[in-house]
Amino acid sequence: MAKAKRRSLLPMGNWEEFLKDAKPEFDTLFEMKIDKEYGKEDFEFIRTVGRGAFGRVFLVRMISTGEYYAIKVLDKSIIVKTKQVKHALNEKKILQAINFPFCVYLNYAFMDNSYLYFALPFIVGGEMFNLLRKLRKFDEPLVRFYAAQILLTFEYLHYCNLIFRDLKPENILIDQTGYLKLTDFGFCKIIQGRTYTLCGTPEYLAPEIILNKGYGMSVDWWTFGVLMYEMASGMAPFHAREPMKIYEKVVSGKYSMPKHFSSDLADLISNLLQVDLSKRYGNLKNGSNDIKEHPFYKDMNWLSLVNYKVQPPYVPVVTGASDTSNFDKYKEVSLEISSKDHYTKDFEDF
Ligand SMILES: Nc1ncnc2c1ncn2[C@@H]1O[C@H](COP(=O)(O)OP(=O)(O)OP(=O)(O)O)[C@@H](O)[C@H]1O
Repeated sequence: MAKAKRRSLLPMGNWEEFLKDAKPEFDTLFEMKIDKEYGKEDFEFIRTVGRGAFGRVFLVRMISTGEYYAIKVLDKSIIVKTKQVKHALNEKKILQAINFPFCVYLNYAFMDNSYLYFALPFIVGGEMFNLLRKLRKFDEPLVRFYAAQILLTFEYLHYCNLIFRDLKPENILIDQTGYLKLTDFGFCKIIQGRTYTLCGTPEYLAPEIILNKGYGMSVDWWTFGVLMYEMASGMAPFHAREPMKIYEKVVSGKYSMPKHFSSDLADLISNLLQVDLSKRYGNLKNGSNDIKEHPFYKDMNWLSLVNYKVQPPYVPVVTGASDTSNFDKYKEVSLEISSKDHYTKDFEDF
């Protein structure tokens, strides 16, 4: 895929106009012509920085330019066997189309007989998950700063009719400045109306997904509440060893609010973790404004935030653009490429 030119998003003075401007024309973007194809041989694979259900993510260097990227490699045979072809194609289309300060995007995509490859900007500060593990929990200014970026990102995605469906600290990366980038759009979907697929991560599943009722954007606001709770306490509000036990707790809506949460934080979370959709913040007639205008956010300047003008409370230690010290270590494997493509039909729209 050709490297798409990206308009500069800064500076911006009006949020509504910004949203309108940043909304992709999905139909035309999906037809974007490829004027130069890249392949695996154009990159030097340096090391694994992440692993997921369908493949791994590598730090790579583009040989011609010396630029670093993260390449997500998905195994076609696993995607087909687990019936995730649609999700993989969606992921590519959405990553290619979105354009938001707090999201990763697609630089290049290509495939060979065995794998799909997504080249993304390499986000050097690592996963929020690792930072949370290290600090055990975040203090409230950090919770406020991180959650605010996720809120704006969801506002943008929902404005584009996209539902994210897989929020969790593992899918949130921290860049060298301390700002966030949401990654893993594997479950992200364009929706009009309701959808039914059971997907996400057990601790973060909204009750309406578990109850198989058909759901919409409301599920993202539920996960937003779960994330705020987990950032502030170090634990998800609904946890158990067995997923079934987690689901029972989620649909009951019962969890305990840690005593150290400020009353503003506790109040906001309790309005997000509402099983009753007619009470859940984000899902009411004022949409995300109920969150933005909540006392927990009384001092937040939302436009400054999206313009990177708010000082991050935490800045990762990074030695350079290819520093992998903020990532876990993984056993390396070599990518075996089959001499025959058994899945030509499945991925003809890639
Ligand atoms: N752009 C990036 N820069 C740096 N690291 C990244 C990037 N994208 C992903 N990673 C790392 O790779 C990990 C796995 O990526 P991702 O979640 O997209 O894969 P996945 O196969 O969809 O995973 P899962 O099975 O958990 O859904 C991330 O948690 C992160 O640590």
